[in-house]
Amino acid sequence: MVKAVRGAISLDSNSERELTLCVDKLYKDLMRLNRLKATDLVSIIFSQTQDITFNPAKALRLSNNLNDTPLFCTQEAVCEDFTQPRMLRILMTYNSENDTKPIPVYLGDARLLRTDISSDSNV
Ligand SMILES: O=C(O)C(=O)C[C@]1(C(=O)O)C=C[C@@H](O)C=C1
Repeated sequence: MVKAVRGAISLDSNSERELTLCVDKLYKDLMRLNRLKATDLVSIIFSQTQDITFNPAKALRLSNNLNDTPLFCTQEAVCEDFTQPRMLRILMTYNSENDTKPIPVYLGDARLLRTDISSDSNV
C-alpha cells in the first residue's frame, strides 16, 4: 500500500548550510519515526517559502545519496494566514506492507503550523 507522511521545519537563516542541516534532520526524523528505508520511498515533494533561495532536493540528494528517489521542489502558496518565515515543508510518499499510521514531524517553529498533530516527542 502507498502511504504519505508530512513534515516541516523552520530555518534560522537562508543559507545553503542551514538548508542542508534542516532538510537532513527532517528527513532522518521522518525515516526513523516511520521505520522507513530509502528503498521504501516512492517520491518526495518539498515546498519552500519565498525567502528560502536554495535547493532542498539537491541538498537531500547529496547528503543522503538519494539518486533513485524522484524529488520535486515547489514554492509554498502565498496566503494571508501564512506569516512564518523560512519554512520548508515535505510530503513523503512511500510503500508500506504494515498498517501503521504515518507519523508526521514538525520541528522548530513549524510545530505551530499544526499544533493538532505535532508534539515535542518529535523534536
Ligand atoms: O502542514 C503544514 O505545513 C501547514 O502549513 C498546514 C497546511 C494545511 O492547511 O493543511 C497549509 C499549507 C501547506 O501547503 C500544507 C498544509
